[in-house]
Amino acid sequence: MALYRAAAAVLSGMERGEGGIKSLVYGSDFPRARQLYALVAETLRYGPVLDALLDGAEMLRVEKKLPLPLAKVLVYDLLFGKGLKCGGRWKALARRHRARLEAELARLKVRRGVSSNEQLLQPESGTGPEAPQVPRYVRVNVLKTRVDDVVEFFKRQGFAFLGTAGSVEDLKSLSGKKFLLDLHLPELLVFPPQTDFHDNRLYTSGHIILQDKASCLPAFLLSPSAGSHVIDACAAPGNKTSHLAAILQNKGCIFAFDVDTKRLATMNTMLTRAGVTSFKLAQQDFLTVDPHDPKYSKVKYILLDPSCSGSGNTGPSTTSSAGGSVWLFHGWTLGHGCCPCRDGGPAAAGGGCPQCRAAAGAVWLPAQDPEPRASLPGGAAPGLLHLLRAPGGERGRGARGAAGAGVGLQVLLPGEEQASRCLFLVVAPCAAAGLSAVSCPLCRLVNAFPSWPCRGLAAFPGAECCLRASPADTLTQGFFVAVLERCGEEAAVPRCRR
Ligand SMILES: C[S@@+](CC[C@H](N)C(=O)[O-])C[C@H]1O[C@@H](n2cnc3c(N)ncnc32)[C@H](O)[C@@H]1O
Repeated sequence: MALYRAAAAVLSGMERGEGGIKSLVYGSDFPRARQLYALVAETLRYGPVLDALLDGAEMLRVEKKLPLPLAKVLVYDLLFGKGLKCGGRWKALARRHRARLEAELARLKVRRGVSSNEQLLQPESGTGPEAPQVPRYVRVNVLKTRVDDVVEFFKRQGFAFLGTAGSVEDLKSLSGKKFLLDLHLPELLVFPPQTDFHDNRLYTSGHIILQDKASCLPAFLLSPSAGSHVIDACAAPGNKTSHLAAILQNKGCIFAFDVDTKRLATMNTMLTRAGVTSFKLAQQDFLTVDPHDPKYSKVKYILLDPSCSGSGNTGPSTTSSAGGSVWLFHGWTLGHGCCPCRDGGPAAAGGGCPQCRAAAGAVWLPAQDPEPRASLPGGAAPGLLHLLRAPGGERGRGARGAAGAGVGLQVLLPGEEQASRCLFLVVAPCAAAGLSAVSCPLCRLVNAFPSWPCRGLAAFPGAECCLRASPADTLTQGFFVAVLERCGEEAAVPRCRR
């Protein structure tokens, strides 16, 4: 206890500029100066990592009386040090947050693409001054205009059109008043970074949408056929909804949900401006939507873009914004749809599933979380499972690039750690028996867009089927997309395989 207090006092003193680590440690009256020095030095070394973990786990929001320097010392020792050998009530307090902190640590590693704690201390690649600037991407809203017309418009405004880009290098070298057609997405124009179109007539009239290339990938990959019914589970402010509507040619229906009133109001304005008519907007927690409601019976496509799933993101700011979503699964039980052997029925909800013998809630680590959150930023796994139960299992178009794909629901699940979690969750009752994620009885990962150069990190089996986007590799904002396909009923036969 005295050790942690003394270390926190040294950190505070350093922050106030009262001295360096040595003078403050040896000037303190703590008897074991070397032990104190080592703890402070290590806490400092892990400083940015500790900030990210504390942010993500929201520890200080919950523990209002816990000063930041003390929190850092405790979390350092808990996760990277000796494991809180002393500490009295602070030790008990820190241990209450252990599960969240460990989950944040795992997420941080996935986001950074590293496997060890030490690697977390290396500077992130692609975030230094050498990181390339992301161009200004402009999606042509084909509900209102055509690519050719927009190209002509910009030419009249003094821009030189250089044709279709041949490589990412072409995008990198854009400068001045030049623009290109993107090499991957047919309705995406690319301008030099910092080109500002917010006051441009085409933007204010909804003819163009200012949307990063990575954010255009989900709707493009989902590619619902005109007339389809689609769910956009976390939809506001609606960029992907409007993209979906454009792909659907405003035919069919998009059921769009979001919990945030303000964002929904923005979305309504945006969709009206973009000429989107084929949507039904609901302010509703998506997890409360009844997948068996007949109005969703024709849904074949689902786009799930939960908050803060920035695992593809590389910028330091995303570290904190990505926090929290892991914990929203509190209280999720096998009875609520994640048992592969039963349809979420009461038997599974009660004492466990008789078929695969999975105990209700057994796979769900965050169920130990003492403080479930009221909102659901990034509740991807429950959302996904919820959707997999939806009745619309007809054969549809396959995801782009998927050889032989074309069965039933397709789900886009940004967030690598969530994909991992979700797949884990789906197969978890059988995971101990060695079932791989891809052979899960409810869904399979589609090898999406095989020509996309940047693939998922090996955080779970089949991750290479997923797409990753980043400023350094693809000249886009960070993003992660997993395409999951519901297996045919024949594949969903209740069983646990070894
Ligand atoms: C990353 S944003 C979505 C961006 C949007 N897809 C787009 O392209 O413009 C995540 C959204 O999920 C919403 N959200 C979080 N939990 C939700 C839930 N349980 N049900 C519905 N919406 C939710 C948040 O309010 C937020 O607007």
